[in-house]
Amino acid sequence: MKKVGIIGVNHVGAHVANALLYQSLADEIYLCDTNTTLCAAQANDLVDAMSFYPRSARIIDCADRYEDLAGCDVLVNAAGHVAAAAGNRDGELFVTSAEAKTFAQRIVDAGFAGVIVTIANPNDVIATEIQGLTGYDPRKVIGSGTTLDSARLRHALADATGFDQRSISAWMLGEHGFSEFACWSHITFGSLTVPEVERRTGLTLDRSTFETAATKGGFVTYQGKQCTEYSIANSATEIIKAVLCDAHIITPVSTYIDDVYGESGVYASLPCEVGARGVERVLVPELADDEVQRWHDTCAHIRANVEKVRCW
Ligand SMILES: NC(=O)c1ccc[n+]([C@@H]2O[C@H](COP(=O)([O-])OP(=O)(O)OC[C@H]3O[C@@H](n4cnc5c(N)ncnc54)[C@H](O)[C@@H]3O)[C@@H](O)[C@H]2O)c1
Repeated sequence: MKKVGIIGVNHVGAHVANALLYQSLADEIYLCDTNTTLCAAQANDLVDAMSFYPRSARIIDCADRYEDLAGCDVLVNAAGHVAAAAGNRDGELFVTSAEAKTFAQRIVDAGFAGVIVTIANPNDVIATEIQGLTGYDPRKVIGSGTTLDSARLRHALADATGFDQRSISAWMLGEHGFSEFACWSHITFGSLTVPEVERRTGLTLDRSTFETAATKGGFVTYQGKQCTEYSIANSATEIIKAVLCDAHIITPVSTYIDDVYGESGVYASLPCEVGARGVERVLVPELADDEVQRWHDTCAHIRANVEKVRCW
């Protein structure tokens, strides 16, 4: 019996529920939102759709009762106010950090013992905050981090080269935000390196062009529909699936940083092995010198934001 709870069920949270149902990943999905009318409506809409998913699941409308989420295997945090992040994810800092405070202690007191996948922005700050407020094992609090940004990087590289996104291994690291960077030294197309692909295709792949596409791609979507939903819901579902199925996939997620190139004490994205216990291992790549500098810069940006809201 797999149980997933979702806090915040507007664009992102509801699409996570839909993705979970399409992939038959959960037997019970608990929806929770301070907008209790919305929460009831989303629950009703999902139950109306139940005949069309591969198999049935129970949808439980928890309204604003976080305690009802205590028995879940995975809790997803999609509580936010996305309009505040319209031009910069840091714009949501004081909103989402306050929202996390409304539920963190309540889920601890209710006895929640599963894994948290937090999506709300600024992602690394909120992941750091939730781990700090709950005191949970850092491996059990995962930020969706640069999972989606890495998919955006692959999208841009696929467009340029014609290779399928799934044949490209290319990751954004650090902050889910403007200070993130492409781990250019480790990109492969199948088993081919960037210089090999450039020689074979005659293309010159300009790193900054692709970094910009990965970092700002979400705002392209946002401008047209005032949210992103399919891409984040599917990338978060990949992380949730890895936990529920103990899949041990390697993907970049925001995780607690403990002496990585001298940085500690905040969440940031690195390649991680994700399984039933959350982040099973952090797999630190051997970064090029310029990437190490970018790593320090991105951690400094996240740390500065954490200090603005720290109360744990
Ligand atoms: N990490 C990523 O890659 C990524 C991508 C897209 C969106 N996001 C973030 O995900 C969050 C949700 O996005 P959205 O478009 O659905 O936002 P939204 O503003 O449309 O909806 C947020 C929902 O959260 C609810 N909520 C607010 N405070 C709550 C609380 N304390 N408890 C329960 N529910 C609460 C609101 O009532 C609302 O229904 C935002 O922070 C957004 O920036 C992250």
